Amino acid sequence: MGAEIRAEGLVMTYGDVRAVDGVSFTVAPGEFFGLLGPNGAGKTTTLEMIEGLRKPQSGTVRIGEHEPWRREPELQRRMGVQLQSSAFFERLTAREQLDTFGSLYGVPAGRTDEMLEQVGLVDKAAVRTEDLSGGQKQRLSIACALIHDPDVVFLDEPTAALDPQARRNLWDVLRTINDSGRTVVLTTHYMDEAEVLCDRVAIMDAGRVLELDTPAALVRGLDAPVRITLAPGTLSFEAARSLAGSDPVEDDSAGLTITTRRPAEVLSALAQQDALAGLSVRGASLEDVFLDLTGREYRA
Ligand SMILES: Nc1ncnc2c1ncn2[C@@H]1O[C@H](COP(=O)(O)OP(=O)(O)OP(=O)(O)O)[C@@H](O)[C@H]1O
Repeated sequence: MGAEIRAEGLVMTYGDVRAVDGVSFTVAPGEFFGLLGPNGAGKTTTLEMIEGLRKPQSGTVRIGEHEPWRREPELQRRMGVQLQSSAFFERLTAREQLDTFGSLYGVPAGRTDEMLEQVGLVDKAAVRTEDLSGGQKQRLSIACALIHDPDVVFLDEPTAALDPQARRNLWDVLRTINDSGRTVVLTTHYMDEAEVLCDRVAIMDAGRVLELDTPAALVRGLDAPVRITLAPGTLSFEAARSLAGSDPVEDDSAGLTITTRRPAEVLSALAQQDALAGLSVRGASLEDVFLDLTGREYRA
């Protein structure tokens, strides 16, 4: 199960735009790998070269021993590519969509029920796709990509335009896909999504990979301070200042916030003063990593 993906020196230019400018990475079998970056970073173009939808102008892609742009049937059968919801057959129900995709691959009929179950659409089986909500359409498009039980799955912004609740529901589906040992490559412009789902993340901007590692290692590498916010009224500003030593303390409507690189010490001093109730601790996130790499706010 799963397959290794190796991308080396990928380049794609459109006129003067170097959409992908020398991208290399390896995805291990069974890994959940994320391409993270703002609009226009080159994620989709990179993914299309890996899926074999575009031949790289320069560089190579291998999935196992195959070059995807050759579109050999043996590899196609092992790959699942999430279709945009607009690519459904018209006027078919959810069940009929899955049956139709399944018949293209010659999968047994019972597979449709399995997939409806896996993506939580059993009660929508008889609903036409145009009448499904955005989140339901996304889940159906993922089910269509998985109908032939591929061991490498590509998802291009699967949760774009969904509300927070629907995004979280879809995260559960995506985790299940990967738990069964498949290699998953996902593009997203949501930092929190990459942080929660991916084993490793390539942060892209302007056609290049700026950084590639586990989300935890990327955040740790930043060596950013931790922000500890006390519930209003727990401690006076002066008491917080004396406890925080040389660390800065800010007072705003949320309460007092201590920004520190010694969180263990500060928290234990707060515990001694019985000031832990309602406290919140915020470490750095991938968003801070992006800001640090590019020197600018993340523009999703
Ligand atoms: N077919 C095309 N013709 C010309 N330019 C293109 C084409 N496809 C993409 N581009 C340009 O290449 C760059 C990278 O686009 P790409 O779609 O790969 O980025 P992305 O990171 O997937 O962005 P998004 O999150 O908006 O999908 C952008 O500047 C885009 O305008």
